[in-house]
Amino acid sequence: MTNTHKDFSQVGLKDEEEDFIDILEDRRHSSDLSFAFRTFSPQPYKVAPPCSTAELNRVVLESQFLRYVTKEVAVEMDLSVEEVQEEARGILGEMSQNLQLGFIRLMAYTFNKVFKRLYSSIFVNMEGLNRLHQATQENPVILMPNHRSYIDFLVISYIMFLYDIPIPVIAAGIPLAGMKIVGEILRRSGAFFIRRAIGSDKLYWAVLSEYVRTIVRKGFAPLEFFVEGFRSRTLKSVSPKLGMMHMVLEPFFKGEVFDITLLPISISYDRVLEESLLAHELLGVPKPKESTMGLLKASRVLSENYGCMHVNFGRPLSVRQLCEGRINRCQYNLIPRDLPEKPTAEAQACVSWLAHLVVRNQEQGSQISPWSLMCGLLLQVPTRVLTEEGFPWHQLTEKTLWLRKLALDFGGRLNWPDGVPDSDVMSSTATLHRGIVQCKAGRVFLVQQDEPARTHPVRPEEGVMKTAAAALMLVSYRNQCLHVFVRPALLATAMHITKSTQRDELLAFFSFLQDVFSYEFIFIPGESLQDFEEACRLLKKCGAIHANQQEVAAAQGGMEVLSFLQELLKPFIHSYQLVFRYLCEAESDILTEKEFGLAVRGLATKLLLTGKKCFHAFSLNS
Ligand SMILES: CCCCCCCCCCCCCCCC(=O)SCCNC(=O)CCNC(=O)[C@H](O)C(C)(C)COP(=O)(O)OP(=O)(O)OC[C@H]1O[C@@H](n2cnc3c(N)ncnc32)[C@H](O)[C@@H]1OP(=O)(O)O
Ligand SMILES: O=C(CO)COP(=O)(O)O
Repeated sequence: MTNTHKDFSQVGLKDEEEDFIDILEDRRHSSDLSFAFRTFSPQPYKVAPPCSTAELNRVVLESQFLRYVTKEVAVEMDLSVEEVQEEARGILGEMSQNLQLGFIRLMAYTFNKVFKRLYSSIFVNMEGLNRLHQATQENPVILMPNHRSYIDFLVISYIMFLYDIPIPVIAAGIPLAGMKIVGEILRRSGAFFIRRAIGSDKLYWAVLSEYVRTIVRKGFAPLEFFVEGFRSRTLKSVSPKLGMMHMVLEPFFKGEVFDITLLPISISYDRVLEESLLAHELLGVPKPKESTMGLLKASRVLSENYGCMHVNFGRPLSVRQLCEGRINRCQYNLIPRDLPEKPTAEAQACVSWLAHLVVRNQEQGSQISPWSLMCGLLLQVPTRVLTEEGFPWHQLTEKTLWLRKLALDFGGRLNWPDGVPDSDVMSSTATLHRGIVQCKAGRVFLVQQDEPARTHPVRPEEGVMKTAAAALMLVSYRNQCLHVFVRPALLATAMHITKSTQRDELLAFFSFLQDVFSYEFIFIPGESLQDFEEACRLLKKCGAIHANQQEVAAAQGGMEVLSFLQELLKPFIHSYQLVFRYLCEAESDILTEKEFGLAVRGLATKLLLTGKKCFHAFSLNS
């Protein structure tokens, strides 16, 4: 764990393709019970002994930091110190995990059965696991997966159990704690529960941050959290949340631990379990409340096939190496470590940079399915053709193979099975997604979706909404491959709009587009020039442009690539224009984020009903 870190931070993340193995293969030939009762003997973290739940909670409550904040809150709220301490104890009781191996075994038994039913394969990169194995013994490890499905945290703990790696404790949204029986099972399987919007609750922030820091300092188990903060409804990466990231890094900033290892994990699904629910949420159907009853009702998903899943454990990132030259840790020596303090601008920038770097690593480690490429192409076909006439299958095949080559040229990791004829890959992909597209007489049609659970009488606009749901699923699956194309697409758009061939002018416009779309796509702060250079390199590599130190120009024969890329970005530009138009015309100058989201969705629905196909506007991150 030395040189690899340095290289990784500098070159921005690329590593060699690694081999994946299907971990379900052996599980299918052995009993669920023997799996659940297998010997579990992870190598412990070499610096510190294991730590019980009671001990962890005691250390948090007795910390100098919490004592100090408790006194402050008591004065501010005109309460006694004992009363505030009691409240802090209550918060910790609501929050704390109670990991027990017996419950992990119970979950192992259950999910061994569930996974074998849902998935044909779960592919894992063993080299990544070996690196993680090593890392857990050396430094506190933070597992940072992307978040697309409830399956994410289940599969990671399952893999840890299977390969004798310490089971992580996981930050979970508080609604999961409220599920009868299940909430407690999750707590005993390692979940610690955090409130969603903490706002200005000083005592809550203090308990949570001390709890997280103590887990990191003690390092007895990996800490897992979803830096995106929720399941991405659009299947596109979400801008990282910084609260927990900051808490996790603080012990390093303050010199309380020598180093911390961040481990990006990319989980890619052929078919996402919640695909239809997520599309309907984008259209404004409220998310069903997390409940045990809801979970039991959802068990019908077990009868369907969700294809394969890839879990790619990325390269461990050494915070110590990455922060070199970015943060002056001496400043932390000037104030007592146990006193609360506002993070400096330098620390905030460093936290944000690291969080973006991790999400970018997650993107680069994700596997792109043939379906994602097909969706990218189908979305460039007018919706009317897809719903009424159908799009010729042979043309879709031809174009998908063309796009596969482009994605590979751009460095994407493709999950395209070897040794299977391309036509078979395409048709089995379409079969897996027959809830979204159907092939009839050599043409592909968009299927019209039913709402997952109808709770109201049939509305006149339902037909339009059904098509929109299917189209939104195409959009979401297309989004899974966007990170591969987005930089070249920004450059293609800059070339098209500015009509310039001057490198400086193109760079300026490229940077402007990056600013506009900074919540839509993941760009590492301060790396605009590197992104531009990368876009030039990739477009040059595939023969779409000529570029030298002064000029960038379209190459003869480059138009097919350039116009595909422009078309890819167009729906985002149109959707943003729609939003800007709304803002210009809005009666109120001040809108909350929620009001704004509702208003834009309302406007997009109105446009949909008048026949304008603006379903992309439902699928914005921001
Ligand atoms: C074998 C098989 C086994 C199977 C075994 C199964 C295992 C089964 C386990 C289940 C496990 C489930 C797992 C579910 C998965 C999720 O539930 S994902 C959702 C939960 N996780 C997360 O959200 C993590 C990421 N989120 C964050 O980091 C967020 O920042 C937080 C910490 C939640 C806070 O969110 P927030 O309140 O929205 O706050 P945020 O926007 O970050 O900041 C708000 C303000 O507070 C300020 N602030 C930040 N930090 C502080 C601070 N320390 N003090 C004071 N103010 C602060 C900020 O500066 C900001 O100020 P402004 O800039 O607005 O002025
Ligand atoms: O993240 C969650 C648990 O996985 C729950 O929150 P969301 O439903 O907003 O994703």
